[in-house]
Amino acid sequence: MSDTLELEIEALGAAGDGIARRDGRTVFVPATLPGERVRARLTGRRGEALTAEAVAVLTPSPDRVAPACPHVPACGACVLAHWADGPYAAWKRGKLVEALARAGFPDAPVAPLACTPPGTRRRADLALRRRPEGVAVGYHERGGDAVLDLSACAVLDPRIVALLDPLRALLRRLPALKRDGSALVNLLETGPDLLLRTDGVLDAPGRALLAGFAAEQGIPRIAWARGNGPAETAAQLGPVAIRLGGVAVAPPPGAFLQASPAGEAAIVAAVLAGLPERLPARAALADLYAGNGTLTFPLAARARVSAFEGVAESVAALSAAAGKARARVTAVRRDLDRQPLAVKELQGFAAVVLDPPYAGAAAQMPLLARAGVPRVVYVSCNPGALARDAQGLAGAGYRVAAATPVDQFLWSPHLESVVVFCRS
Ligand SMILES: C[S@@+](CC[C@H](N)C(=O)[O-])C[C@H]1O[C@@H](n2cnc3c(N)ncnc32)[C@H](O)[C@@H]1O
Repeated sequence: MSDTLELEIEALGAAGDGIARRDGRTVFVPATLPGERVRARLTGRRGEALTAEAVAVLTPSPDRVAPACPHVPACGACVLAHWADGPYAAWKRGKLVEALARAGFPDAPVAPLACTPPGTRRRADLALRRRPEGVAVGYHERGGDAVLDLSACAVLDPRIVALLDPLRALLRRLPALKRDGSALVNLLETGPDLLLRTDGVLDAPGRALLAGFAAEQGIPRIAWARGNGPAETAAQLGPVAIRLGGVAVAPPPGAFLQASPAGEAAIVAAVLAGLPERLPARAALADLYAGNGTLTFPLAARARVSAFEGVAESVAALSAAAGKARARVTAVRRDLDRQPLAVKELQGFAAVVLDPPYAGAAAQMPLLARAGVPRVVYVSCNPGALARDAQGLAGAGYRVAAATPVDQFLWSPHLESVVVFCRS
């Protein structure tokens, strides 16, 4: 066939695509595995590299498995669901090994991957797209902008999957969704908490529709926002709450939550294990990028905690929960990109825990390295940012005492990790 070529997949790239070579150029081939020989059709370019689509797998890898979801490989969320558990886990762990080596810690002790079971994701940021025949609710298609209308999902908690059809029916009748929007579902202990973002205005009949939907589906709160604007509560039928470290928190609409309970438990356990065994009675800990208190409250069981977070609503939720529970927490609103904690402010903490967003903590890290805090516990959802941010710690004489990769985003190429840096 003139428009196809045979390629040998040598490895997987950072985004989970197979990598082949052709005339000295890299070719990315999605949905393939190392060792496979495939017939492929060139589809375009990615920078200097080419992209191709496998039209036939001529020699399948012995590690190829049947994916647990009918939407693989079209769905952009699960790009590695066709890979057996063992090599998949080794590849993900390897990302952390490689990131730490790049940062200057080639011999870091990296633990095996902490796994999260399918069907337990409690946070879903779903894309919405109105079409002539109805509204598509799901994830973006792999490598494209089209919204894949999900009928099933092996990763999401079944209680979120059960909401998809009712949500579709609701949105069909909601003029506030003109073409594009999103539905962020946080599964709290009080039920699903829904934040709808739409490209049109929510009018009074729309609000009534949302209130009816909340009552019908047992949803205590539905919030709405126009585009990326601020969220407002559109229907509230009861309280919202989730326990974080045993403390009940009422998170704001669309609040950040760790993606699954098992992922959260693995992160919290690794963070707590990273603290000094004995902390003096007056010891203080800092929790940077504290969100709504996922790490703050477990840390507060060990020592006083100063929690810093940029989103005012989260600081308020954290503060209120700490006050009610009489937890040893002071919550402070602070933009740590614009105003990172200064060397002087960092001194006196027995350990600093930080859990920055995907971009990392570029402004804060040099100050942390200079302050000489005895322990830095870095929770990362981006090995690239971690590699950059940790470089300064290597230069300042820190060593890696423990590193735990966590499979928070099952079958995606993304990796969460917790790394404990100590001054030796
Ligand atoms: C990955 S989340 C971690 C939240 C929390 N530690 C947890 O485990 O749930 C990152 C947090 O950083 C906050 N954040 C993002 N940019 C920030 C900034 N420039 N300054 C302070 N906080 C920021 C976000 O609002 C979010 O709560």
